[in-house]
Amino acid sequence: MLELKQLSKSFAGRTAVDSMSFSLVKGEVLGFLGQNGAGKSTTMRMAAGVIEPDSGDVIVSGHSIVSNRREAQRRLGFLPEGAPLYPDMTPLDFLNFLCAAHRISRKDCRSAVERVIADARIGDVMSKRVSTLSKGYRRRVGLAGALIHDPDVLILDEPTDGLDPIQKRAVRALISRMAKDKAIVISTHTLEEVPAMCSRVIIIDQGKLIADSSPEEMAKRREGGLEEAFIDLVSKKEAVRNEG
Ligand SMILES: Nc1ncnc2c1ncn2[C@@H]1O[C@H](COP(=O)(O)OP(=O)(O)OP(=O)(O)O)[C@@H](O)[C@H]1O
Repeated sequence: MLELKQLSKSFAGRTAVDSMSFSLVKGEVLGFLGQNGAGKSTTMRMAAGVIEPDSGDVIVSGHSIVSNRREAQRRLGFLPEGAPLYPDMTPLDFLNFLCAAHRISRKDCRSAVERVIADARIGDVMSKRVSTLSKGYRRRVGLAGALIHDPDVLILDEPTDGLDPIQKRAVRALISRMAKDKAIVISTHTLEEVPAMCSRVIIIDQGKLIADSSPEEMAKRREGGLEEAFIDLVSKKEAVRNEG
């Protein structure tokens, strides 16, 4: 459903993502992990067609994000970091706007909006202006927007960031419910939530993939579980860099 093929990106001559390749099949939920600045958001933004790669490609349900972006994006939902939204719109305006952008008919739009209101639990803020919403609610409206066209592939950049514990749990449950029909990529710094949500973990460092396994296998690498395994892998890379 999702294939990243040797994706690379530099900013002002500095490599952010370095020949990143992996693929996901339907039913997989990938925890995409890395330190601050490792290249997670840049990879996700390229995969979602928001920024162009310097080289490489992304295939979404058979469509190239580089040469056929429109078709690829029809099958992909993206929640960017911070979920930028239009501040003067209400969540209802925003979701209706996205329906029009995805060319969803009026009748189907109504049921799609009802579905995502329930999924993202935003029924009580539908007529408030986005600029007046709390961070957690804005995030949930962003998530509703990513789901509106029921895409095959979901790319969620820190979906639980800013949510209270009850909403975090609700989003994790939603992701688990959706998992069987989709391929889902989630970045997070909250490693405790990875085993509950993800069937696979990729760790990246300086734009390069350094580990790819199940959360259980990853956790077995070190006493102390996933967090210790993550710190161990990333610090070893740092030590090698410092020696060089
Ligand atoms: N628009 C940009 N212009 C210049 N440099 C950028 C831009 N976007 C990202 N970078 C750089 O690319 C590198 C990777 O950044 P990226 O945001 O992808 O990391 P990240 O893993 O998502 O980090 P975080 O966990 O802090 O969100 C960093 O060095 C960052 O400064």
